[in-house]
Amino acid sequence: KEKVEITKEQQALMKIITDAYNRHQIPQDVAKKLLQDQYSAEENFLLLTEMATSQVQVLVEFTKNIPGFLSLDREDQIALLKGSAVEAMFLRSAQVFSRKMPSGHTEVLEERIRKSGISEEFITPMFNFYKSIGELHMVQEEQALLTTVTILTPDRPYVKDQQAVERLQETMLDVLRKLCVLQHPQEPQYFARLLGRLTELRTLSHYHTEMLASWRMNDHKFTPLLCEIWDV
Ligand SMILES: O=C(NC1CCCCC1)[C@H](C1CCCCC1)n1c(-c2ccc(-c3ccccc3)s2)nc2ccccc21
Repeated sequence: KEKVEITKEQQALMKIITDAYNRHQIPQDVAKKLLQDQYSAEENFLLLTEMATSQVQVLVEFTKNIPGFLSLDREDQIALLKGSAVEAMFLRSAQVFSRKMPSGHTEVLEERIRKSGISEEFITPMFNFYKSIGELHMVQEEQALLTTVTILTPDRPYVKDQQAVERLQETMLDVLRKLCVLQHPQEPQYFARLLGRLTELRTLSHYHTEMLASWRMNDHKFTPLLCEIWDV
């Protein structure tokens, strides 16, 4: 049984990324807002576009703290951000949904999201994903590294130097793998389960344009930034 050990450098890397991840949270807590009131489909759509717009802005700030990211080709940095923004949003939504809340709050939040305006067909896969993320009980370091691994996906559209991105992603995957072994010693397959969620995340994110187009209201308005990110 090989002794898994996180090196000093990997420890430092994990701290930089986790601190940045915790620092770059969107200011306003959307779950609290949703728990306070029942909104119309129009109000919910506006809330989503506001949350998503500020989420993209904090994602850009977060990536600046990923060691090596700013050394990548500048156009590749943009391609990685554009290619991972929707996945990062669903991942963050899943983490918001899975947070420990006073009893009964998660059920209310689920109900509010079910009735928010999203069309029925997407609700089940979305909550299946949220619950599968919740079951992992990730520590914050794992959440930060999983988001980083998602951003550093080499095969995003228009990435030119895939090898450079692959090298960075490998570095992060190595730390994440060791962390999983140390955090979940009884579950040797935990790391594999974690990566399996990224496949589910990519599938869910494929639907995002239809999810927006089918939001139960007319005349969907988007910010310029979201037109860029959401291909709408
Ligand atoms: O505000 C939100 N998410 C923030 C995004 C930025 C990061 C923080 C979370 C929305 C709200 C849903 C209800 C109506 C208002 C918006 N939300 C979702 C999404 C469902 C569908 C989503 C989507 C994304 C892209 C394209 C098409 C559809 S996001 N899941 C949540 C789980 C828990 C708390 C909020 C959650």
